[in-house]
Amino acid sequence: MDAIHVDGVTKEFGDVTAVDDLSFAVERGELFGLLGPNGAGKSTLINMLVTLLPPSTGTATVNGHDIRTEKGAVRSSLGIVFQEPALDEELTGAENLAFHSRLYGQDRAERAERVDEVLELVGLSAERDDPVGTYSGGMKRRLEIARGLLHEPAVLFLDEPTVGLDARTRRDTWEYIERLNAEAGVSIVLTTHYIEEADHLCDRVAIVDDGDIVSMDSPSALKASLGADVVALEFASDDDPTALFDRLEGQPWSREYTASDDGVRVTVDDGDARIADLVRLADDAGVRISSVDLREPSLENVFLELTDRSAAGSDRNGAATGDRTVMASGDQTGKALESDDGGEAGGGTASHSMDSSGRSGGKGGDDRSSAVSTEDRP
Ligand SMILES: Nc1ncnc2c1ncn2[C@@H]1O[C@H](COP(=O)(O)OP(=O)(O)OP(=O)(O)O)[C@@H](O)[C@H]1O
Repeated sequence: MDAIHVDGVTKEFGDVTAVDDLSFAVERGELFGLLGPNGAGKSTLINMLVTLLPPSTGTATVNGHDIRTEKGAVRSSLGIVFQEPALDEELTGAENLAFHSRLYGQDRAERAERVDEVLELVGLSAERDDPVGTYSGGMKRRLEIARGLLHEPAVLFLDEPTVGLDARTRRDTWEYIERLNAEAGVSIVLTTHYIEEADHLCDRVAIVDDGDIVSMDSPSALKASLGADVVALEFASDDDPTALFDRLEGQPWSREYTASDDGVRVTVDDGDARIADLVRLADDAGVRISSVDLREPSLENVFLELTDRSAAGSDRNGAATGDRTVMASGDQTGKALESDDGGEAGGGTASHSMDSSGRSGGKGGDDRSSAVSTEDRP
């Protein structure tokens, strides 16, 4: 039996189709990621799976139970950690958990045992009797994850589990999530718009855009499917990449180009064959190159490629999608897809901010810019 089986689920809010006829399955024990920008439909999908929202059409099962007709059984099978924290800061960590354990109807002995177990799992045993108000952001997040595990759910939903955490704490939290998955055997579904998070943590990733899954596979298979390489050109000095971008615009083999901290990154069909061309174009553009590095594509490259292709013409809801702007962090008016470490994961192709002065783009006249932030959201 699959941990989750989604069958033709659609959710409409008036004219907006937030989730569009999705069908997929999450295997037992899998760590599964829904990766997509703000507004892609990730939270709506999760809210349906945890029975907080009814689907407009279609249905799904969680741990074999139907989200439409067996809500109670679905809820007992799952734990959920929402984006918004909901802890009592005046109570200790253990007291917060004991309170929720009572809500689940666990008796005193069971409660004491389970609270100890989950505190151990998330590494908070030593701080169990400290008031939550004294906890760091990462500790609070771990306590929330512990709370979601109290009733030993088969499936744990984590909605943006590391949003708002600094890069170090985010990585620590990843370790705990991996531990839960490996040691407690919990199937985990997480939503994220951090590329490295999906890449690092997930067995499989569904890339979600405009309510649809545009691709779903292991991170490595997604990257391989792109059939492309990324060439990182480091500039010898603080040269403006604009002239080089102008020359790349007309090249049929240049799929994507973005400014980085120290130069540019260009996604090309065949990296080995294009290095000489790139160096020549840089020379023509008056840019001096200090190093050239050939890398595998990152999930960011995959995302941009897939969502670009899916955006031809207009979207389902009638809005023009010619401008596929991926916005900087914190800008809720557009799409945010964020990278937290400037390129360590996924072949190191994550880039820093690009805008009209540090352009990025792709072929085909699509005025697409990508601002990938190293900042945490507030
Ligand atoms: N209750 C609602 N009423 C109307 N529209 C909604 C409602 N909830 C979500 N939407 C719309 O559905 C679409 C998907 O939103 P959703 O919150 O599921 O996206 P998301 O991928 O989770 O984004 P985020 O990362 O910002 O949480 C958006 O266009 C959103 O405005």
